[in-house]
Amino acid sequence: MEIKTYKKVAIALIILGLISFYLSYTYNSCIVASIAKSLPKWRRDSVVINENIHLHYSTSVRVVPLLDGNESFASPKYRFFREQGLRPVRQLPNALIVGVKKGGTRALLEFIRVHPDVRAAGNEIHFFDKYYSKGFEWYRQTMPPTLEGQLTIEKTPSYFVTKEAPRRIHLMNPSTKLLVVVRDPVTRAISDYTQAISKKPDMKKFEALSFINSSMRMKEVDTSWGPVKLGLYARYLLRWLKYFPLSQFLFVSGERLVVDPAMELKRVQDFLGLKRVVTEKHFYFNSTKGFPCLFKSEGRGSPKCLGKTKGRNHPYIDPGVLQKLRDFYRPFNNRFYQMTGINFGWS
Ligand SMILES: Nc1ncnc2c1ncn2[C@@H]1O[C@H](COP(=O)(O)OS(=O)(=O)O)[C@@H](OP(=O)(O)O)[C@H]1O
Repeated sequence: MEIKTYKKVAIALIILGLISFYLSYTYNSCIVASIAKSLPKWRRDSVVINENIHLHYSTSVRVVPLLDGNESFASPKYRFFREQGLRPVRQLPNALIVGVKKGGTRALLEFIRVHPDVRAAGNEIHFFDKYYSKGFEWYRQTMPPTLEGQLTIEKTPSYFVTKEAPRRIHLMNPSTKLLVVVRDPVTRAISDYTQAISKKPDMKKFEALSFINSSMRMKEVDTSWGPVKLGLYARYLLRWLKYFPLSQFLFVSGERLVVDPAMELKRVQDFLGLKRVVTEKHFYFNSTKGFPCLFKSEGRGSPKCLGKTKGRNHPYIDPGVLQKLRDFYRPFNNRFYQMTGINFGWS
């Protein structure tokens, strides 16, 4: 009988405890909401400077009740921010992966966005090459929402070879950090060709397209053919250096990104001023794919490799053609090593 009474008292106490917890929680939420109302309005002004460019600037964080349950803010720091009612807002990118096409740009983006202080636009936005006339406000809207302290990043590999891109990016923000993933120009050209032929199977052979008049005897490399031209990294970099100092670039080795992604990610995190969160623990080598994959990716707890279009089998290329291309690129590569101060070891 006595035990029953104790049980009843215990249940009554638990219920009382729950009610008082609920009441105090509701009361505190009201306080946060009223603080939010009394704070100055979040600045969302746009200024037009020229060429229909809308620059967005923001200076404070708006305190509002939490609206969405975006799980990608799940790190303790951002969970705390969310609990404080801080709402993420879209910002123009602080860092851009500007190239190079087929260098490993998707891998870099997927790897760095694992970092809780990084949020990335998933698709290539092509703002600085195709959609610049839409203005900066449009561009900002394509970005993911971020909380204070989080970096916004975008990747569009064609920026590296777009004439106007350096000037336009400089106009957006002269402090933009620029990441360039580079890869041996010969394998990069083959990778580019492999992608092209997968869309257009009746394309001529790589060996024929690499040389002027398709004649091997002329031994003259066709520098007007995209896959070859894009490998002249030194030429493109020259344009960028008119607008940005070398210190604002990080050149990531596409080869090392495959064999030692953690090492490259360490350099990337240091360059972006981030804590070294993405480490070897995040990667495993998937022997079926033949590439490193992530144990966990942004917003997903299961292992993730890049898609089928990344890490394709390349066609067989005549070794003589490969040698001629290597000889052709050597002086350009050496110039690129001098400019960047890095020897990428392409033969
Ligand atoms: N982890 C991992 N998984 C798969 N693929 C990887 C990885 N790291 C680098 N790479 C290399 O990335 C090459 C594609 O480069 P990009 O992503 O820059 O291509 S694109 O310009 O965006 O089309 C792609 O080129 P291909 O091998 O020719 O398909 C890969 O070699």
